[in-house]
Amino acid sequence: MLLCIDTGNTNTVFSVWDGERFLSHWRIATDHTRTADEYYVWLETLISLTHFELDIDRCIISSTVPRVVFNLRVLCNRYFNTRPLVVGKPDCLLPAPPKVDAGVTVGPDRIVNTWAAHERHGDDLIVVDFGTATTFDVADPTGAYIGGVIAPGVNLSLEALHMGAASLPHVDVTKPTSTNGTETVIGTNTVACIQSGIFWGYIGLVEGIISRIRAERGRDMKVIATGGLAPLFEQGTDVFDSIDDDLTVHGLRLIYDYNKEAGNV
Ligand SMILES: Nc1ncnc2c1ncn2[C@@H]1O[C@H](COP(=O)(O)OP(=O)(O)O)[C@@H](O)[C@H]1O
Ligand SMILES: CC(C)(COP(=O)(O)O)[C@@H](O)C(=O)NCCC(=O)O
Ligand SMILES: [K+]
Repeated sequence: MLLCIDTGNTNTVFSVWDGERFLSHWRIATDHTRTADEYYVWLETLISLTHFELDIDRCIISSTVPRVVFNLRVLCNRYFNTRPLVVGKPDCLLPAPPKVDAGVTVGPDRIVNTWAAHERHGDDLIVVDFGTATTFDVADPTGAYIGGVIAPGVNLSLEALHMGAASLPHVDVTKPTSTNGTETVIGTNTVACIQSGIFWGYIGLVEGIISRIRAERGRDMKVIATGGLAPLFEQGTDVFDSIDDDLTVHGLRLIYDYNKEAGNV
């Protein structure tokens, strides 16, 4: 079975693919000081709690945090007896290499997202990923990443507001509604004002950027949303064609398959 590891700046997701479906998804806070042994103790406990027979013998990694890759490689070598593929490294083949400025690196999560969206949802797409950063990844009809947009993430923005303004508390993001359940924009207390600014502010950001990308490309494009906050924001807009929670790990297993078919693993 294939272990897909998706490290974002906030969380790392481990998912096990049995060739037909994902049997499990486990999430741990991203921490570059975590050792291979620590990962394994945690994973082993979760593996022992599932009712599936999990037999991991292949691994693929995407990490937006370069420093964690060393310990994840050790984990795969030592405990699963396999050399992992690492997206973005030269020994991992890409079905559609990014078409960007020469010599620049693209976040591996963005390459993986665009390929997954292309394979699962069709041609000409925009992926919106509500992670630590809110990213927009544009895929051309071949599934290649051709560029995009990086905006501060929702939780980072909330944190920055709290840090920079003495009288503003830390609040959680939610859709602003009045006591009778109707949508509201005008907050009548500080928390409600912040929640409105973040929720409707991000809706405006997402809708505005998508319409500008479509205009620049001169065509209609499907929009696929992913990341933990995608279902929340879907409640405020009809701009998303689909929500695909597991988009990144699907991209990892698809890229692994591509390398297998090419005889690279
Ligand atoms: N269902 C959720 N509800 C509220 N916040 C969430 C949810 N899922 C993720 N988050 C928050 O969204 C941010 C991004 O999370 P995640 O998608 O794991 O980011 P990354 O992939 O960059 O590590 C984090 O601050 C996380 O706490
Ligand atoms: C934009 C990102 C910070 C998003 O990371 P995430 O929110 O998933 O943790 C990451 O993809 C990254 O560090 N990219 C490198 C620069 C680029 O993609 O152009
Ligand atoms: K991500």
